[in-house]
Amino acid sequence: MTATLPFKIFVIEDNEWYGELLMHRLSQNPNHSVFRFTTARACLDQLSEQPDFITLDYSLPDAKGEEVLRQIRERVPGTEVIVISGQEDVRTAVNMLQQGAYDYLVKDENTLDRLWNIVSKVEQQARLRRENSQLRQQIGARYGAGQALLGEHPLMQAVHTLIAKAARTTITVSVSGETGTGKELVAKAIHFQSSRAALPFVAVNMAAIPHELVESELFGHEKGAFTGAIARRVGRLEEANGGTLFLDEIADLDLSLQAKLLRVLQEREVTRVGGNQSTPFDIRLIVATHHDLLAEVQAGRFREDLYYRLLGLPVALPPLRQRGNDVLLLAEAFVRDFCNLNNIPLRQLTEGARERLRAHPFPGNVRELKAVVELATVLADGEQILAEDLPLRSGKPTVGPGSQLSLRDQTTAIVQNCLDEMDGDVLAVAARLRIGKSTIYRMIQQQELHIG
Ligand SMILES: Nc1ncnc2c1ncn2[C@@H]1O[C@H](COP(=O)(O)OP(=O)(O)OP(=O)(O)O)[C@@H](O)[C@H]1O
Repeated sequence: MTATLPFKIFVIEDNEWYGELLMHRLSQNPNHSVFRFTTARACLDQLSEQPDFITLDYSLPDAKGEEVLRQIRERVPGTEVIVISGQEDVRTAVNMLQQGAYDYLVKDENTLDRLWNIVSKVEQQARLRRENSQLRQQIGARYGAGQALLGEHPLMQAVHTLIAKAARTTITVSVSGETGTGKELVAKAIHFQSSRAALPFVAVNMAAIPHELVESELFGHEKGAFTGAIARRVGRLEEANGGTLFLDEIADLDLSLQAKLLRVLQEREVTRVGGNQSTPFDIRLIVATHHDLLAEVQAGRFREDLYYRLLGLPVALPPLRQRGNDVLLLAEAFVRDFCNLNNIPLRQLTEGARERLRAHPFPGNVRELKAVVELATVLADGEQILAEDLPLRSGKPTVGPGSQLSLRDQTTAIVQNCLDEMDGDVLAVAARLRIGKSTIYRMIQQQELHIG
């Protein structure tokens, strides 16, 4: 359905006179293209035409309303169905609504007006959905292969390869990495490179929601389910239906909710808090954490069964300090974007600034780098960004007891300091630190160390 394409309506009504009446009223909008069927069979045979809207007479000569509705929901789940019945029967109405009918109308003097209002509302919602999907496609173009997630270091190339592989299927993906390494960006890249790109990408951060609200945020709630639930709320799982759900900081999920999430994921059906009707959903799940999830399992804080359900394809994002010259590539891209966005002449990083960036450990990773270079762009007096314009706390990584760095990063920092002091003389460094020169060459080749 588009604004220029007609809004396709199927009318199933065996009463000749009433069918003509519906056709006449619904055809008053020139954008409507209305087709009438006098039997359920005739309409079901044409469902491949993908109608946007169907009015269904409850009592048809060849099938029961429930059965026709079930087949429509199954074959064209995006099509809204209005049931029109000759008599008021609350039980039938409730049953049809529970089976997914959009509304239930009884034939009386107001039916045509009410139907008109409902069709207009559904049409408007469909238009908004289409606009939304176009916007998503535009955003998607930004997250296409290699566009947004910058990086050429071999460790990042491996990440790009995994993203492309993940995008081909609906496998669950678990992204790990320190804060600010780009976990959410990886999730978006997978979504927008996948066949679900035009459907929703919904991100939920477990650490950002108060504990007591997480359940209703994820699974939704019915009106009156708890104090404060003044209206029905669709949960994020349902919102992401057809698309991708990104659960950030998954390790922060309470143990009781971990059990519920596992059940919901296994059954692929969700029941809103306070409700008794389960709704099937189809989502690709991506989870992220900066914790070591296996260690959380061993410490009893994370369910082992959920861990294995979520592990799927693991993608480990390296910290920025292990990505060699990517720090410069990213810094230049951030400066360029910032200048373009603010309509200021392009600033250049001087050699001194580049060296300082290369030597900094960036505990806040890419997020910190971005903030630092953007501020430096603002602080720089001329067209060049000098080393002293960079608001970095210390030029060298801190090593030793109390350091925030991992053992591997501390080792790298020590070797780098030594290389700097000895003017890049690998043999002298190997002798002083009593490590093999091939170890140092390998670290240089993998861009963990740099010379000069
Ligand atoms: N490889 C990259 N290329 C370009 N921008 C990046 C890259 N990695 C991260 N960023 C940018 O750095 C910032 C932080 O990224 P993101 O929010 O994805 O990190 P995160 O790992 O999810 O952080 P947190 O652990 O705090 O949730 C964002 O502005 C993002 O656009």
